[in-house]
Amino acid sequence: MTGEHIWIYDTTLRDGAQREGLALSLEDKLQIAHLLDQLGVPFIEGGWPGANPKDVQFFWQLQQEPLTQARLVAFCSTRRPRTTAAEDTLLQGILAAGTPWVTVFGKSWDLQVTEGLGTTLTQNLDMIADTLTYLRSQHRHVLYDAEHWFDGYQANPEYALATLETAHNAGAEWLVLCDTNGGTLPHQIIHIVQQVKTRFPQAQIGIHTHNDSGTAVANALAAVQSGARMVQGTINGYGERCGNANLCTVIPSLQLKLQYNCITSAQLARLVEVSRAVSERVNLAPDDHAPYVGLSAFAHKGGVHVSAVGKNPLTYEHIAPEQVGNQRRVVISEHSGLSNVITKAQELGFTLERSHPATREVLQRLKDLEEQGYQFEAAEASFELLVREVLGQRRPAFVLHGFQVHCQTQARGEGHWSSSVATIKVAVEGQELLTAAEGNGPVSALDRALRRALENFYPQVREFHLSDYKVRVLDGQSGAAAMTRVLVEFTHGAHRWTTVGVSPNIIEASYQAVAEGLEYGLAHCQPVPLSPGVG
Ligand SMILES: CC(=O)SCCNC(=O)CCNC(=O)[C@H](O)C(C)(C)COP(=O)(O)OP(=O)(O)OC[C@H]1O[C@@H](n2cnc3c(N)ncnc32)[C@H](O)[C@@H]1OP(=O)(O)O
Ligand SMILES: CC(=O)C(=O)O
Repeated sequence: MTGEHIWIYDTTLRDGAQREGLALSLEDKLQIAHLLDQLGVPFIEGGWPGANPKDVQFFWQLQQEPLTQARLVAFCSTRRPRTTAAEDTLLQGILAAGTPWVTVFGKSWDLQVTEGLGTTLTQNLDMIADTLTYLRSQHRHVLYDAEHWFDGYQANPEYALATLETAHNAGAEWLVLCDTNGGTLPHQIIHIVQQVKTRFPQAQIGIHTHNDSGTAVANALAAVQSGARMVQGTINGYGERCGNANLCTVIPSLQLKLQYNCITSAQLARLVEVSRAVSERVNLAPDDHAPYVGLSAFAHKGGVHVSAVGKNPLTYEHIAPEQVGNQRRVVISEHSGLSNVITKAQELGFTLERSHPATREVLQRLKDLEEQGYQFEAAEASFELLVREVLGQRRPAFVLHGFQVHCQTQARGEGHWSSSVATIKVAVEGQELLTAAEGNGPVSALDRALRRALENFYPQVREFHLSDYKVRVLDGQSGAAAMTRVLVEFTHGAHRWTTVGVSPNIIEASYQAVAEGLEYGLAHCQPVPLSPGVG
């Protein structure tokens, strides 16, 4: 039981933004800063003011609308070799940002000094001392990021320690050991952090790790257990190359496994919300399999797992999902047992008894259909229709009598033109209807023809949108004769559902999925109310 406080330092807005493929607007940066502030992160590194106009603007904006609890930090390097700190224009940009806290990164590795900076080992020590002394004289609190600390220490420990000593003596309040290239493993981290703690017993030590060896989080945790009291990282592990230590993993591990304090329990319960809000902001799909915060982090698919979790969640969950704001999910597939079927059916509003033959029939039909190529984990609306059918509760809104699709493609000059026409015969409420519609492809033509037949009876179909269409060829060996699986997603306002169709004929598979999608929508979505004066 430690109960000790670990200071979380977020660098999503600086090191996170150095990830390839991630670009933040000023508005994105401001929104993320406020999210982190609400999460209770005590240090937020906002960027390098002076390095680009957006970061200058960001710090200016936060002077107008300050954060509520977090310390906003400006980031920069030590001064350039052939100038003084007071004359260095980059440092003037830092002061203009107006933050009480500044993080300065400096070189620890002799190779970086001579080859990267192109200066002498002594000059680098002067740069560290001059920069920190100057910022302290300007009443700034300084954190010192010892760049390439672990590589530097292993190459030339005496020189690396001299750089840290210089920063410490010049007034750095935190000495942050950086595994800049991400090549260090946990046993090396433990050994070196312990050496630093012995050499600087009074200093506050931090850790900043990168994930190039896949051990950024493990390294951060190892450093804390060796005496570090600050962890630098990013939301969702975004960062240069393979990323930084993922704070969405570090924080719950420190707090729930190692009993350190980082943020309050109520703030921790917002972790999933913050992780997803940040991924939405940066326009990167969330990692569904991320520890703690991923959509699948508490998803149970194997029948043995679902059965046991129903008895006691500890059997297959390392924490209660609610502690980080996540939730348990049950997935339906060929790996299911009765427990999956009963639990999923219950979520959908059906009570299935374990001993009732209908329950086993649902399971058997699920397994048989999955064997043919259906995939129900991604198509819960089709699973619901299957349950209704077995229970004798399926009431299709229409009955198909047949359809035809004609596709035509013509070359026009240098251009290209293509069109599809579908005709469909269905019975709706006892009436046989024949409709036709044109679309830019066979599936959209079929979808339109079917809706045209239904809309006089069920006007709400006009509000259903076919929002996604995915095709997968299931048996690559058979070429054109292969089975095809089609998944379609419909939306109606905020309501979203997915259905599946399988056939050797892609049009037939598409029809099955579209028809089930419309049937499901009609069973769940109320008719659109008529506006006054219409009708
Ligand atoms: C480990 C890290 O992630 S550190 C942060 C890395 N982040 C970034 O680089 C993003 C922001 N950077 C930038 O916008 C630009 O690189 C700037 C504005 C800082 C500098 O731009 P420029 O003056 O055009 O230099 P350029 O980017 O080509 O090279 C970097 C310079 O910084 C110098 N430098 C690197 N580290 C340090 C340091 N700790 N102290 C002083 N100077 C340093 C390099 O020696 C190089 O100068 P040189 O060309 O005279 O050798
Ligand atoms: C400072 C920093 O980002 C690094 O050394 O990785």
